[in-house]
Amino acid sequence: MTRADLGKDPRDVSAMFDRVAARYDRTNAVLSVGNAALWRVATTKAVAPKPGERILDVAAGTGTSSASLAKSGASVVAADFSPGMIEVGRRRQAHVPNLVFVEADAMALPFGDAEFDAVTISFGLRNVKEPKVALAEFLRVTKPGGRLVVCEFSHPPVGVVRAGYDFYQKVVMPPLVKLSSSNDDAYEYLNESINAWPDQPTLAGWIREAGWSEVAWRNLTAGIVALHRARKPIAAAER
Ligand SMILES: C[S@@+](CC[C@H](N)C(=O)[O-])C[C@H]1O[C@@H](n2cnc3c(N)ncnc32)[C@H](O)[C@@H]1O
Repeated sequence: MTRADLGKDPRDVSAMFDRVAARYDRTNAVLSVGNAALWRVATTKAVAPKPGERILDVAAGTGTSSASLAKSGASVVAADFSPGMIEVGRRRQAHVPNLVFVEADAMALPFGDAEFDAVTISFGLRNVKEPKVALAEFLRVTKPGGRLVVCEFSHPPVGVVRAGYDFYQKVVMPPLVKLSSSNDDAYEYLNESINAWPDQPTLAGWIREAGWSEVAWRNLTAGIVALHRARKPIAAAER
């Protein structure tokens, strides 16, 4: 999938993740230069799962984030529409209690209204064809007063960091991809989709428009990644 195909047809996106599933976690660790683990810790802290809560991790992939949420004693549903990612996740996280994988599309979740105490999505929203539809769907399945945490690549606000990151994407990353992944195209799509993704305030606006309140964000690794948080209003009418 390249620049011309950034229409993000769900079948293409799902098939692309099926292809990279086996090497996904390793490639992630290499390409993020170890930062992926730190971003997951920050995301888990922001979700703040408690024993007895039900947490939905959307676009959960191989369930690495879901597993860290489940360690709190919360009951976690890892939802993803790529059968390949789910298969690897079920195998890799088989030892984790309180964690189930469900094949589901973020834009049409197979859950009832107000089922979850918190909904989270890491590095998934950018890949969804209609992110605003997904954000409204997350609101529907969250209990009033419940939490949303979105961890996603973003745009470093400081020029010198932006320039360094641009250099990394154009010069450093391609040989790393060749070393760690069998699928160059998927990682070309990664850069294209990151560059086309809205900045922090714009994403905050989308989250607000979907009906969430108390929207805030903080940058991780100088804004290469941003962590957006929000809450479902107690008296929110579903949109
Ligand atoms: C970059 S991976 C992130 C996986 C995981 N959250 C993580 O942090 O490692 C993106 C995931 O989003 C999933 N995805 C993309 N669009 C989706 C959609 N509309 N519904 C469900 N999953 C989706 C892909 O299948 C893939 O597993």
